This record gives sequence, structure tokens and C-alpha cells, in this order.
Amino acid sequence: MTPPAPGSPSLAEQLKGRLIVSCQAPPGDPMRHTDTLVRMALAARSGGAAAVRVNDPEVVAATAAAVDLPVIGLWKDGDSGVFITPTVRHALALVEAGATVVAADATARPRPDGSTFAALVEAVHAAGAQVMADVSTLGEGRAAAAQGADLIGTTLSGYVPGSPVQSAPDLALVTDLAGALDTPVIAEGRIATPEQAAQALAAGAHGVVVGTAITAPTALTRLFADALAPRP
Ligand SMILES: CC(=O)N[C@H](C=O)[C@@H](O)[C@H](O)[C@H](O)COP(=O)(O)O
Repeated sequence: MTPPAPGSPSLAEQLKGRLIVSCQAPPGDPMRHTDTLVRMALAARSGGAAAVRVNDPEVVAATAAAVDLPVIGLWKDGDSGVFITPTVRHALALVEAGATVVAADATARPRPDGSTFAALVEAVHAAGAQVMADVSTLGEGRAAAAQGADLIGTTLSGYVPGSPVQSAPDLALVTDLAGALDTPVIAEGRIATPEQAAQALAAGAHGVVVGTAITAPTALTRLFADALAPRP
């Protein structure tokens, strides 16, 4: 990670009031192809995104090389428990690949190697990058901020045990986090329209991540196809 040139805006300044596009594809999806995901990131840049959020060190490296935007990198390893950048090893691989920010699960659940979120923050900072804490509750957001996270994202609201499944963005959590913390809050999860993105900013978000609504043609096609001919 190269530090910003003197006088250049900080990452938080670059993200203030702006859109971050999540360019990811689930396992088995035809779009899960590094060059394709890089093309999506380039399109996001052309469309006005201030940063991109990208999964897997290989995709982070290819995106950082090709796209002139901050890359928020994560590494999904597994599909249960803490699997978004679960360990320090995963986090440092993302920094090595060129991530400006490492996004990591900061829920209260145990990490697979018994490490702590605080240790991950310390290691990423020592390597010269920043940390986005993916949380599901106000308490997790407070804890992550106290442990030194640079950004707090509502990413995991609705996706962990005890967090009610929702179809809309969790703007109440955005409001609560923004009211309680000095650390910038990033609204993420189920933001499906430009109006919802604007509502997230109005609720106090510093920036807004949109994924599926922009970069997931398989899921979007399914919405339309199912509306015409619902599957059994
Ligand atoms: C819960 C989880 O694993 N979220 C992931 C985090 O990186 C991604 O699968 C989401 O697409 C991303 O958060 C953006 O959200 P949405 O696609 O709803 O705009």
C-alpha cells in the first residue's frame, strides 16, 4: 500500500457522500470470472463510483492494477460463521494484493482461528491499509470503532443468527450507528434503488455500498423471470 501523497484527500474524504460499488459474484455464477469482475469495476468507475468492493485476493490484485479507485477488499472463505476475512492471514493477503481497505466480519461471533477483530485491525494498520468493520448491530459497531476500525458497515444486518431477515436496507441501524459513532458509517445491504441510496445518506451514512442492484445480472434476471413465470 502506497500512502496518499501529501495534500491529497484522505480515504474518508474521498468516500464522503459517495457511492461504492460491490463487484462480486457468488460461487457458480457465470460472472465469477476475474476479468469480468474487473470490467464491472471499470464500468462502476465510469458511472461515478468513488470506490469498489471486491472479493478474493486474485480479484483485488487485478482490480487494483486496472482501476484507478480505492479497492475495499474482502476474502469470503467458507459460508458459515465468520467467513468474511476471518483471520489476520486473510486480511494481510488482501493488503498484499493491493487493497486500500480490508473489509472484515466484526460481529460478536468467534473467529475460526480464535483470533480477535482487534488483532486484525492492528495487523492491517501495521501493513499500511485501513479496515471496514462489517457489523449487524449497534453494539458490534461500537465495539469495532473502539477497536480501531476506520469505517463501520451495516453489511451483516439480516445475515447473522439473531439479526432479523429483512428485504429493505437497515436504515434504522445506519441512523443508530451514525448517531453514536464518530467513525464514518457505510450503509450496505439490500440498497436496491437510487432513492434508497439517497435515504441512506440522509439517515447519516458517510457513503453507500450497492452490489446486487448494479452488478448481479443473474439475480436481477431471476427477479424479472420469476415475476413472469414464478418457479414452483
Ligand atoms: C451478507 C454478505 O455476504 N454481503 C456481501 C458482502 O460483501 C455481498 O454478498 C453483498 O453483495 C454486499 O454486501 C452488497 O450488498 P447488496 O448486494 O445487497 O447490495
